[in-house]
Amino acid sequence: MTAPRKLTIGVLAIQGGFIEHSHALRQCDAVERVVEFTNAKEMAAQPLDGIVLPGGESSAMAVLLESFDLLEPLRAYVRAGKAVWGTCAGMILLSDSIKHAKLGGQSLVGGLHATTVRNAFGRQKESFIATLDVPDVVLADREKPFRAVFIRAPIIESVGDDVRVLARVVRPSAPPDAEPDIVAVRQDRILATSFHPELTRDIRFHEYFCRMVAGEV
Ligand SMILES: NC(=O)CC[C@H](N)C(=O)O
Repeated sequence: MTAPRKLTIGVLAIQGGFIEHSHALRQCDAVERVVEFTNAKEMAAQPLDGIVLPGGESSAMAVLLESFDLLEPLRAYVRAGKAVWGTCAGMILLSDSIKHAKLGGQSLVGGLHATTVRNAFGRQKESFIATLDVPDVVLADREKPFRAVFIRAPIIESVGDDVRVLARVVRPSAPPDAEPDIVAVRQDRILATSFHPELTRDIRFHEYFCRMVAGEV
């Protein structure tokens, strides 16, 4: 049996939590190399098996993506069906439509058939940690709870028929009869999470992304 090919994963490194993503990816057995890129030339310097768009501030990232000529290359990458994972601000960037955009609007990469609501849980101080039920994702150490960090996080309000919901959460302050909100989805080769798996010492979501990139899930 031949060993599975090792992956080269790109991480958008213009703003936000890219260092933490790179660190988590480097711990994944399937990853050969992590390439942090800040412009189109760096992004194109070697073939990237998958790309991570980190959390941060989506409106700031949108401005920087335009000034660093990255918006079109990223749109083309997603359109080509290559693997991409957006966390928090990255999930906002990947969405086809958003609510509560910055005044005057903000550019999106798009591709994910979803409407995403920015800052849906309130302000920074309403950030929280919750245990998620993600049986499709967490294949190792199944009995270990998956703890997710939500920082001024978005939620997905509605999804297209081709989008699979991977996780929902009930916000801590929600009334007892509240419907859980969608916080992780998968659409073909697009993965989006409104929380931050790079901030906990648990790489199981990163391992899932690697399996998605490798075409195993
Ligand atoms: N932690 C995050 O990525 C927060 C996202 C931020 N509220 C935004 O709109 O971009």
